[in-house]
Formats: sequence, structure tokens, C-alpha cells
Amino acid sequence: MASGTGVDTPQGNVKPLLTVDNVTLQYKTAQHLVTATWKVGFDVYQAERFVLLGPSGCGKSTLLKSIAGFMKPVGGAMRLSGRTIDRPGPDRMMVFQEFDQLLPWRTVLGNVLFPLLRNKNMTRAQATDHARSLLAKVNLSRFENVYPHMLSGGMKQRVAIARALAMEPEVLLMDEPFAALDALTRRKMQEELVQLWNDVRFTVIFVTHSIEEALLVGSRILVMSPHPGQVKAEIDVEDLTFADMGTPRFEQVHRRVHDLLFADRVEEAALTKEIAHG
Ligand SMILES: Nc1ncnc2c1ncn2[C@@H]1O[C@H](COP(=O)(O)OP(=O)(O)OP(=O)(O)O)[C@@H](O)[C@H]1O
Repeated sequence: MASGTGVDTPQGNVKPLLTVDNVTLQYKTAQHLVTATWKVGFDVYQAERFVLLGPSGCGKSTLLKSIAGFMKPVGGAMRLSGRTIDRPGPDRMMVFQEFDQLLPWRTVLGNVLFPLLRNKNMTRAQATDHARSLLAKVNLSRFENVYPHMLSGGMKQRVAIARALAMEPEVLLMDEPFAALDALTRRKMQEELVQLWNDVRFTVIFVTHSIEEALLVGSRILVMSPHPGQVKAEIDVEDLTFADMGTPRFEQVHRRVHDLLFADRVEEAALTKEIAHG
């Protein structure tokens, strides 16, 4: 849970990069007031792969939107490197689930170059070198002159990841980036993301409602309750890798997370049964 005060390590007290402190998020429409998250708190540290895991509608995307600066909390606050988040900025880059997040009239290279030329103080030559180095990291060098409509879904997501990382954000925000891919491509993309992380060591907040994906991609998981989203638990899964899939230990952690996620339903069902039987 968020403390913002840091953790003690052999290297000294390490401060969190991002602090989400008691954050309540609401949507106000003409007819309704929807509470998406309720007093959510957590800390994210440099180079973590932090996963927000929870059932549909528990407010994962809303939290990410708010970290990105698109939505202000009605209670609590968020701080990135000590600064209160109150607007979007290039220090937080987002990758979405949709394949149409690229500019269709620009090539792969053009898509990665575009935000660099607009936001970074780089010459075109410097920006091109930098963009190419990122495209190489996501294995797309051969496709730099291709337009998005000629790419597969997985390739489009790799361009979106390269474009976001090229901006060297303090934190990369990924909202179910692989959910629309077929199962094989999804697994490949999960592996590639972790490989890329091994190479670049960026900080990422990754939203998913797949337990398996959370265990494979994350180093730490925040398990959220159903609507309105609250924190249920934080689970350290740093030592689980793809090689552990199918092992008793992997299954054990999977079961633990599953039970945490579905505990409410079990309690609800027990209560309904109790009421039905008087
Ligand atoms: N623009 C909006 N206006 C009103 N209510 C909204 C809006 N967007 C989301 N909500 C509501 O806020 C709650 C949280 O939604 P959110 O999309 O953040 O959940 P989620 O956990 O990301 O779900 P999913 O896994 O299905 O994407 C839901 O009850 C949803 O109906």
C-alpha cells in the first residue's frame, strides 16, 4: 500500500518513482455518479514491472488514465518523482489495446519519429538514429518504410511500444496491450516485452485481467476488487519466469491470485445460500 516513504535496501532508502495515495476516481454524467476506484494506494519503484490485475469494471483503465494525467482524482493524489500529477506529459507514455493507435499516413519509422521531433530537442538525424535503435530492439528494422495497414496486429503493437520507449518516459503505461492478439502472438509478445525490459530496464505499469499474463509479465501484482476497485493485495512475482509455467510453484501462485480475485464471489454465493436456506 502507498506510503511514499520508500523501502530500505542495502543501497539505502529507495524512494518510489510513482506514489498513488488513497486515490478515488469518479465519472460524473448528467444522470449518474460512477465511482471507478475507491481509496486505492500503491507505490511503484524504478524498473518495476507493476501489474494492475482485476475483474472487468474494477477501474484498471481509469487508474491508468489518471496516472497519464487525463483524469483528476476526487480524493487522494498521485506523485511521479515527487511531482503531483495534474496533466498529461511525455514522462508518461501510453500503449493501448487497439491496433489503430498508429498514424496510418506515416511509415513505421515516421510513427516513431513523429513524437521525438515534436517533443525532444533533437535534430532529425539524431531522432532518426534513436528511432532506428528502438525499432531494432523490437525486431522491426526491416519494416521501417512500411505503412501500418501492411503490418500484423503484433507488429503494430511493437511499433507502438518502440514509439513510447523512444520518448524515454519515466513510466510506460500499457492498457491490455496484447488482449486483442491471438493466443500464440500474445505469448510471443509477452516474452518479447520481458526480453526488452531485460535490455532497457524501463518502468512499466501493465493492465490485464489475465492471471497468467500478470504472472508472466509482472514483477509485482496489485490485485484489485470488483467495482468500485479497491486494493486487495500486492504480490511479489519477481522470481517467476516463463520457464516456471506448468510447475507446481507457478500453479500454486496462480491459485492464490485466483482465490484472491474470486473470494468476493465465493462469499457472495455463501451468503445467498445462507439467505435462501433461512
Ligand atoms: N467514460 C465513462 N463514463 C462513465 N463511467 C465510466 C466511463 N468509463 C468507465 N466507466 C465506469 O467506470 C468503471 C471502471 O471502468 P474501467 O474501464 O476503468 O474498468 P476496467 O477495470 O479497466 O475494465 P475492463 O477490464 O473491462 O477494461 C466501470 O463501472 C465503468 O462502467
